[in-house]
Amino acid sequence: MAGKSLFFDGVPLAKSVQEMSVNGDEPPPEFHVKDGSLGGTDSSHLPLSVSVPIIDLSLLPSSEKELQKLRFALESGGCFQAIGHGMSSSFIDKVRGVAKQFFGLPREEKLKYSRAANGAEGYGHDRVVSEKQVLDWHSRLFLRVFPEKQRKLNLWPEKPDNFSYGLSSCREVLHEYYTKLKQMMDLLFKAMEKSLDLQENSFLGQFGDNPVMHVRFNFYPPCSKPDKVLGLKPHSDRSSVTVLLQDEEVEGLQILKDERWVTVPVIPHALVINIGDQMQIMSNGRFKSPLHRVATNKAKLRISVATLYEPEPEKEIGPVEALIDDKKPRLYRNVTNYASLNYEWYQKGKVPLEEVKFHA
Ligand SMILES: O=C(O)CCC(=O)C(=O)O
Ligand SMILES: [Fe+2]
Repeated sequence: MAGKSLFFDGVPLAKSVQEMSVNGDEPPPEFHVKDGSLGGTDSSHLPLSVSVPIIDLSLLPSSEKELQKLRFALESGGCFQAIGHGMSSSFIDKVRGVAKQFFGLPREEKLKYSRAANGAEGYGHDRVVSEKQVLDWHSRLFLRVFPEKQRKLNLWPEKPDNFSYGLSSCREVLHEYYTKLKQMMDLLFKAMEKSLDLQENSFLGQFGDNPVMHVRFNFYPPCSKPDKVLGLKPHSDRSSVTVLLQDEEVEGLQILKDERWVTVPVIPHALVINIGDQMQIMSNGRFKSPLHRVATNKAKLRISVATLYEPEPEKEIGPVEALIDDKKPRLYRNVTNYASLNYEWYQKGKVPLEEVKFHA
């Protein structure tokens, strides 16, 4: 069975990754990583405090010490684990519960949310846009959360509508999660601006009236060839900032730091914050958008919830003037609609941030 014919417009026609996993099928060659980028995954000997800093958001933006930690984390690796984010552990578990129960639905039920009929949104695999594209051992439910009027609520899972640990519906949990995340983002942006001595709104002021937030519920079933196949290929996020709720047990996320793949350890109720490309552009390269990938696991499935926050697509973004001077010349040109450009460039094998480099 030819791998490419398994997918059409992002929808699995024959077998999904989930089914192949359940059947114990070997991943077809289209999933095999070819360029040796699987090498060097063992980072367990690195001290954790060096590899991924932990930052207490409840101390921001007032604590000078925490602000410095934040700046250092974003200038060095572009990634940290956020604690003190104001969400209770039981609420975080509910959000994970939404994802788990969705992926646990029968295939026919999940396909009611399929991406084929819903543009970019819904359930499925990433679109295959190039012959060379190595496929990821992964499927996802992709939803737009903000602007609120663009929500396609028909794609927000209704079933399961009750949880054994509470009466809130799936939609209610998600609504609460994203309201809280938006508040958290406002605080984080203030702190990022302050940490670089910038005026308030230097970054958020570029977002326009209708910033975009979307979520990817990621599902990585067990894979019989973890040495050959990745859950997600190395990429940097197109967002300004990504908030990631990792699986509470199963590691998999790896960040490239000093040319080594570093596993981001699981801290069950922390949120992983990743800088995305648009923040690297706006900060004129001060904050780093890290290359990251997801490893597969032979025995265990893994679920994560990634939320990407980015400016209104029509709004032009560019490096903040105050971060450009003789010593730090402008690195990037101004750009609109970076998010969709990023996807095309990436799938064609280009490095998106290189495409927006400024040439005097
Ligand atoms: O599953 C993860 O840990 C990472 C997900 C991710 O990188 C993404 O959705 O962009
Ligand atoms: Fe990512």
